[in-house]
Amino acid sequence: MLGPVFRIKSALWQSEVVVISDHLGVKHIFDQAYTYIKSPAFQPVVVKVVGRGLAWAEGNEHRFQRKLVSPAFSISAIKKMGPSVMICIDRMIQRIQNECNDKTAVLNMCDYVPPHARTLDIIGQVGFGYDFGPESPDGKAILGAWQKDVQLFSTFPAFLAPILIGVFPWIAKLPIKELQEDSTAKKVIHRIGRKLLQEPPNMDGTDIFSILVRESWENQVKPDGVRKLDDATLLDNILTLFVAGFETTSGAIQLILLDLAQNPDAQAKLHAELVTADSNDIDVIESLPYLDAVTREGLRLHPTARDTHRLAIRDDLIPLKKPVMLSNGETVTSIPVKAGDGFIIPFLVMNSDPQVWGPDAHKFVPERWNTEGALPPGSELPHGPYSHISNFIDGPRLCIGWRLAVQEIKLILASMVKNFEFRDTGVKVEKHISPAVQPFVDGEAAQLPLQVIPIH
Ligand code: HEM
Repeated sequence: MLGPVFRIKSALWQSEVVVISDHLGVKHIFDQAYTYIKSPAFQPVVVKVVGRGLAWAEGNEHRFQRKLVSPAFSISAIKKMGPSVMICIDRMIQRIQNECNDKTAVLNMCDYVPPHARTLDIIGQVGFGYDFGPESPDGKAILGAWQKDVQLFSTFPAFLAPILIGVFPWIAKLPIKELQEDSTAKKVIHRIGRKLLQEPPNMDGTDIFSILVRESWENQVKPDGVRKLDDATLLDNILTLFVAGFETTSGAIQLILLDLAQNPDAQAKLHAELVTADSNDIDVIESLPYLDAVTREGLRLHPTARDTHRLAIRDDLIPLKKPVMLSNGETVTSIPVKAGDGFIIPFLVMNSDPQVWGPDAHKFVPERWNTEGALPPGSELPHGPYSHISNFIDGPRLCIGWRLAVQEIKLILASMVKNFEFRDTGVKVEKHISPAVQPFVDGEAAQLPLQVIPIH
């Protein structure tokens, strides 16, 4: 056990980095988002994959974009997206029912769990206010493009690339086709987005695209006014939301379904809660206590963005919750930082450190969230917008889509567990990154075979 702050040597000849999971220290890093930035070495690659949207921007450019994009993720905006999400979920339930044909079937649930399923229903509705439809050429183009890009992420060169770019930042600028070409998903989303931008704006649209178009106008109402976000930045943000929200959310739902299949008592308890609730009322579903506990516990065990990295651009002092002993034997309660120091923040460690969460830290125990005294005091736990879960980070760069993610996870799990029983098939399912953490079987990504039993 190395403790919550330690230094490691990076691969090849890179300088050492500090791995930090001390909650107070991590909060300080995230709160000082413009002192601890993402590594500039990766910026050229980020631009190729998601463009110059929120995930790329730093400093004042980030403040500016964040202010314009935030209205699409306010509590009321997410609430208004709920009914479209529910329509898509009903279609998903129907598809699973058709597949089962009233009988028990073993299905690869990755083919059904949105948003990363065979259809782009939720992405289309919530992202663009657009029904791609199962056979639409645009929907197929986005999905095909994304699957092609995802395959690239899981290759050995993709694993090596960040290490090499970290050592030799100029590699990202070499005239190599793969490094210089925009990702396929970027090309396709820009093409579809430009087509939508030609159409008259939807002044009542509750989808992210319509809200961003409205926000991008001066005074928000003048279709012919000066744009605050130019078309390219607006489309880069749509692409960023697609890439950042797509695999992370579906990976979390898939892995929580596996937890439920492997913990039949928890699944039965959730089912019992769901059958007595009004399943047409989104607010009722979202506030169900056991569903909330299952969601928190699943997210705790499966941070699908596994970690993040930061680079200090000025000297600083990071306060620590727990003192650490330096190699010279000195005990300190804060660590001095020099400009150029690098940090890794491992969410899984923060969410499952047995010294914080107790001896059952690695087990799926939803009860810990709603049993009096089962959780350690809040001051001992990670910080974040979905309390005590580190997955969405904190501070000015916290995940802008966290409410949408939690809403989707709850609504999808609720419909699934109400309509079907899920059983483990005994097949060994592993968790790997590609590009978010997701289920693998025998080295193949997006595999979650579960026995599905329709409930009448
Ligand atoms: C379970 C699901 C999700 C997880 C675990 C997750 C996790 C994260 C994390 C860790 C970050 C910070 C990355 C960093 O700065 O190093 C982040 C940022 C971001 N996320 Fe999410 N995310 C999820 C869902 C979503 C959804 C649904 C959307 C939008 C539709 C979204 C959009 C974004 C954006 C735009 C950023 C960049 C924010 C900024 O830098 O200001 N995420 N997310």
